[in-house]
Amino acid sequence: MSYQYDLIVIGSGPAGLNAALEAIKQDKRVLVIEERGFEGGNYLHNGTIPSKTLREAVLRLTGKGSALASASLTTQQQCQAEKSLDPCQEITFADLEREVLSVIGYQLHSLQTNLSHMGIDTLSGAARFINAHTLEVRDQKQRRAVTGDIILVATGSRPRTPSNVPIDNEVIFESTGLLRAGRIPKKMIVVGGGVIGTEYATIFAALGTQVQLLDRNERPLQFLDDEVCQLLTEIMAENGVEFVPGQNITAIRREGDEGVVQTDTGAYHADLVLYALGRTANTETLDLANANLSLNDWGYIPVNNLYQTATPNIFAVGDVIGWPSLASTSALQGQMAVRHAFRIPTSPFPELFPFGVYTIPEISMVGKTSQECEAKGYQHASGRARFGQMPRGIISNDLQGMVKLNFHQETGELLGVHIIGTSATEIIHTGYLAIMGRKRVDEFPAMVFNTPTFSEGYRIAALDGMCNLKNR
Ligand SMILES: Cc1cc2nc3c(=O)[nH]c(=O)nc-3n(C[C@H](O)[C@H](O)[C@H](O)COP(=O)(O)OP(=O)(O)OC[C@H]3O[C@@H](n4cnc5c(N)ncnc54)[C@H](O)[C@@H]3O)c2cc1C
Ligand SMILES: NC(=O)c1ccc[n+]([C@@H]2O[C@H](COP(=O)([O-])OP(=O)(O)OC[C@H]3O[C@@H](n4cnc5c(N)ncnc54)[C@H](O)[C@@H]3O)[C@@H](O)[C@H]2O)c1
Repeated sequence: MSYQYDLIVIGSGPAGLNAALEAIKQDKRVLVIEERGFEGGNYLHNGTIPSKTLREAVLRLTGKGSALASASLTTQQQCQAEKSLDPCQEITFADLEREVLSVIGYQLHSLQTNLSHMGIDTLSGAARFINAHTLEVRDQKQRRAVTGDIILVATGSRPRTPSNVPIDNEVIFESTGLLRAGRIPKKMIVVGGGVIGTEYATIFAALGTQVQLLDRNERPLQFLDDEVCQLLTEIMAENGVEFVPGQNITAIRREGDEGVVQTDTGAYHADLVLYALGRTANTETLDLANANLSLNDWGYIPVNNLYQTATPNIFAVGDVIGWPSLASTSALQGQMAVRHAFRIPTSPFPELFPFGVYTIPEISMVGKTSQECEAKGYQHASGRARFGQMPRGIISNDLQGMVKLNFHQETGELLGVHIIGTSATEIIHTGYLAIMGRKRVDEFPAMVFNTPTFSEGYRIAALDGMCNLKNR
């Protein structure tokens, strides 16, 4: 049977585009279908890139580039920190939006140029399965059928919006609508202390918004190391984010220009509510049953460790298959799925990978937290370096940050690295490589680190921890 394409990719986020790039490197005929009309996925238009650009713009325009700076500068000094701004002129949503749109525009242009240079065909419209090898693509004008040998589903996700939450993107928002809010609220309630909720809570607080962050749990970001989470919660409180634990949400409603979040302990009022309780996979319009596919109990497409679905020529990657739902992991999954599909030898997806949380201050982690080490019964110890102990921290005015190393108390093998503070998401990769290479904590002090850098935290934390090492 001959098909029009060797590979058809549905969805042009990081998962789909990396799959397409890998296939073109293997000399395959590739088509990418995107319903939005322009490529890049939620990653470029609603998620990773706009939220990180917004954060960067806020840090720059307010002068709150470090945790300490935010505590010590007056608002006028913060305005003056950005020389291009009149010190008396307030930062507006339009200032932030301009930066976001400019970064999106630049990246979109560069990826569209790449796609066409590399000979990847693109088709605009929503795809649905007719059968396992045929898709119908609909746009406003027409319906077309296309056939492919391998089909890769990379349709991503969207904010979870239950019908009893009156999201209007005027007062009560989800994370996509928030990017077009048009105003900086005076008071904001964020429902959900996951990654989206906590990142946006700290970003808006840096703009001067009074923020209450509600979660049913006792702490935000459950997966963080306890000490890092404690430090984050303290810094957030200093910066205008009140974390309200143990909140079971019973209703959300709009009353005039206010949003009201009702929990079983009280009612919270604000001029903007962000609802951030998870995401839903984009599968409804795919007609998966026509390709003999169904969803698992959580609404994701089930795949094996090759990213192959129950129908052998169909693969799925990225947010549509569920955890970990990151742009970083989705991109690698896309590349790997294509290699598996075309039977190119490939190593398995790494068991270990870093997480970056772009709160203010930022956080990154790889490997085991202290509480995981305890739960698993590991004999472990920790070493810490506070940014205030490091010349780089003092120069950059970030004294509060911390590098924490968890390691096996007898062998010294590094088990986890947890960093909070400036550049955490960058310097984590040293720790990632060290854990992958099964390095011991006592190897860091024998290395030369550039100075002054935040990476020196590895050396200082190792020296701190080594007194707890049993077989020194
Ligand atoms: C606010 C926010 C911040 C984030 N920050 C980070 C971060 O800092 N780091 C990180 O690693 N991850 C981050 N993420 C997660 C990251 O954005 C996602 O994991 C990533 O976008 C998933 O990529 P994907 O390719 O699976 O899907 P997506 O990027 O969601 O792209 C899927 C594409 O498929 C298209 N599509 C859907 N259905 C069809 C159809 N039937 N036919 C044709 N096209 C279709 C959609 O229009 C979309 O363009 C963030 C997410 C959010 C919401
Ligand atoms: N930096 C990053 O990598 C990044 C940034 C943003 C988003 N993302 C991705 O986006 C996805 C979605 O994130 P999210 O933050 O919306 O969802 P989430 O599922 O990560 O967090 C939801 C939070 O809401 C709380 N919660 C759930 N039900 C509740 C209830 N009834 N009442 C009160 N609290 C409740 C949970 O305890 C949790 O803390 C994640 O998978 C994440 O990987 C990643």
